[in-house]
Amino acid sequence: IQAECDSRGVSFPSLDDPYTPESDDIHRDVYSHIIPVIAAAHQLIATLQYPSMYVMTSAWSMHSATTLRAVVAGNVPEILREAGPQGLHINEIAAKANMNASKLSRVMRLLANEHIFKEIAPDVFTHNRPSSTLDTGHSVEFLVKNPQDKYKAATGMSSLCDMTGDESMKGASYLTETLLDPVTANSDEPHHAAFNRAFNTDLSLFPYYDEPGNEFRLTRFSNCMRNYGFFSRSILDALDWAGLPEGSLVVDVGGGVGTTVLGLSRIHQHLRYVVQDRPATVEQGIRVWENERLDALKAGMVQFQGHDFFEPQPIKDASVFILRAIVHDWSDTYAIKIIRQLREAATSETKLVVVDTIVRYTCSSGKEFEDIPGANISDAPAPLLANYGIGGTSVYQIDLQMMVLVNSLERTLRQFVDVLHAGGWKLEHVSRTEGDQMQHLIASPL
Ligand SMILES: C[S@@+](CC[C@H](N)C(=O)[O-])C[C@H]1O[C@@H](n2cnc3c(N)ncnc32)[C@H](O)[C@@H]1O
Repeated sequence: IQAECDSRGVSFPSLDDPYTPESDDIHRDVYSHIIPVIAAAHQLIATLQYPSMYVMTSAWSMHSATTLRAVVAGNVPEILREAGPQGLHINEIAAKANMNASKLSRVMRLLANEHIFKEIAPDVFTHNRPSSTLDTGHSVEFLVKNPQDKYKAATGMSSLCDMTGDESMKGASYLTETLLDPVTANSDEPHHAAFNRAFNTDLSLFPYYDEPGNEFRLTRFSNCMRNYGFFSRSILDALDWAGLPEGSLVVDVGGGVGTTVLGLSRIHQHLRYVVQDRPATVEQGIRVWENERLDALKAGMVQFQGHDFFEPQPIKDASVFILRAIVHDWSDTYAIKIIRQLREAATSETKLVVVDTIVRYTCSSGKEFEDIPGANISDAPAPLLANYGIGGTSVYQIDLQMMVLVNSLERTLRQFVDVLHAGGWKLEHVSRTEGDQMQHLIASPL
């Protein structure tokens, strides 16, 4: 890592350096060297720690999720940004956050012990690199005056932490009951998730967001998907976008507020784009684009369209359909319905780009798909876990998020091949970027 940094004339950011998107560049460049170190460090901790204490640490890890939500709700990341590098005493942080100082100090200390925030003197806290990713970019004054607007244009990981501490965390506490209940145990219905038990609703997550009173949750979710998008810049390498003829149509199905198209359309301006989603999300998307890329909307380069992806696809001449973080929201029965609708609207030349995480076994998975370019990746050297453990990605956590929230799953490559085949598509190649949470599966009509 050091040699790579030296050859580029940059330093690897320390834990004390504040986060900026540009400071991730060196991370991306050397990620292949980082992965085995993280894997080894974690495996060493598992080896060296008392086994009971190691398990206990996992059992109590929910306190990380709940404390993250608490500091985000108290606008602590913004309070500390405004305080500057000398930090702020907990009494002052608590007064601005409208919380009890003694309790907030314990919340902060748990996080500081996990290297999120830093206690630079007793009870004086400041930002470090991980904690600065929680900053929404708003002033404290704005957040206090407009709490409902917090996530309309927020940067960073705050919406993800807020949502995780709410829908995911509350739902996750009912996972065991949901796995054991004979009604939900073998169900593939989206409303038979642990989330439904926790929130006492028969509506699955997306219709639940449309209920009156849930506007804040919907905006928070949309912002969460928006900011999660930065993991997926590698879509640019997934396909020869530049080689598509002028005016070719790219349809982002279930495209949310248009995160993927924002990135693609900046670079590939010779294409036309349609972002389809549920009407409530389309409304939010148009607001985001009116702020950021009004020119693209006005020029007709990008359009939003309300569309239920279980209904017949109205666009019959798409060059590319994108499904980003969609297939993983649905059990096989429903995922096949979605991609079958796209198959029926596809021409023989249409490509389907599925963007999702691919689950690896934690042991070696052999060479099952040698005929599919990009499908196989090499195992970690022994004695590391074959998949590089948590050095790879947090795919197993995302998988459980799906189980808890919508009774769905992240898939192994075999499961993707089967679902695509049942929906009328053949997996042609897999485009991966090391360290990226999401990979790209490119398919053609069968
Ligand atoms: C996990 S988000 C992914 C959003 C977007 N593709 C992205 O990567 O940012 C799932 C999206 O599916 C949309 N969705 C859920 N049910 C839908 C349906 N029946 N028809 C169209 N979109 C739907 C949601 O509104 C949400 O925007």
